[in-house]
Amino acid sequence: MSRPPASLDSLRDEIDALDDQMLDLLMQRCAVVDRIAAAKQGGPILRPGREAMILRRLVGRWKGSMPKRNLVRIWRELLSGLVGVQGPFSIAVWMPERGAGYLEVARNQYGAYTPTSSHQSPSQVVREVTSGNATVGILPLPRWEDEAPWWPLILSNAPDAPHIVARLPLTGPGPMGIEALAIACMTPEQTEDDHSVLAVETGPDISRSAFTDVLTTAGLPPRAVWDARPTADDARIHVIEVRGFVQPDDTRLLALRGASDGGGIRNALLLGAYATPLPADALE
Ligand SMILES: C=C(O[C@@H]1C=C(C(=O)O)C=C[C@H]1O)C(=O)O
Repeated sequence: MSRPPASLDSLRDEIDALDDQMLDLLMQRCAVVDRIAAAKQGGPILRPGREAMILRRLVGRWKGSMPKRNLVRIWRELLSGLVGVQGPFSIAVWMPERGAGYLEVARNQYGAYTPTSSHQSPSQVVREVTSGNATVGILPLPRWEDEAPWWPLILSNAPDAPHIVARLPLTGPGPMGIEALAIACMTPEQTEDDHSVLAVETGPDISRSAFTDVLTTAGLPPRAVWDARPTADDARIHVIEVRGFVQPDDTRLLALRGASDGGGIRNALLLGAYATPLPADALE
């Protein structure tokens, strides 16, 4: 085999020097996270909103030849590793059958080495998170046809109850088209571009247009209705997605609860919020 030309050797020397510099910077970054962890004083080790904002900023800055998706993968591994050094961090993933794709989505977001358990039923995933066995649960988006929806298990006003905190993948639906929601026992965090998920309880017979009208009047026009189910006491709970960030005690939620629309709305709860995944053109 002929030796590579000298110029190639010198370019590789350059790469080695850059790798050393990048490694030094990574070590500096780790040391800052150690200081953040100490300053948190028991606050949440995982900050999904902050992580999404970091990634949006970096993707916006990136001009290298490597695709932006690869940049996101590198940073997801870094961020997840640095959540893990701050305290126990594990994920519970819905895996109805092998190869369903949710495990890959979970690992892409939360790292290859984060302890992971897989569960056949979504309710098991919710239980893992509620009990504190897992920090994050990975679940399918609610669908009308679900036989046993998981979202009724997270209907709660308590700030430390499980909430939806992320929609995955951050880079939009992957090759298998899989999308997932991440839940964690924390209040969702606002970023500069979010969607929120609400559970709205109505009487049993509200029309679709009356429902949309009352939500729109309250300042929460539904972007999608993911599911709706009758409850035991002759009511119906609708799961709706709205654009923007809704606080748990948001005045619009309070307005909805107090809406006098002829008995339509009975209650409204925040199921969570997520940073809007990056649009395809942001990744080009
Ligand atoms: C360092 C923090 O903890 C975690 C790690 C982050 C990071 O490595 O930048 C960002 C958000 C958190 O999920 C933080 O809260 O800022």
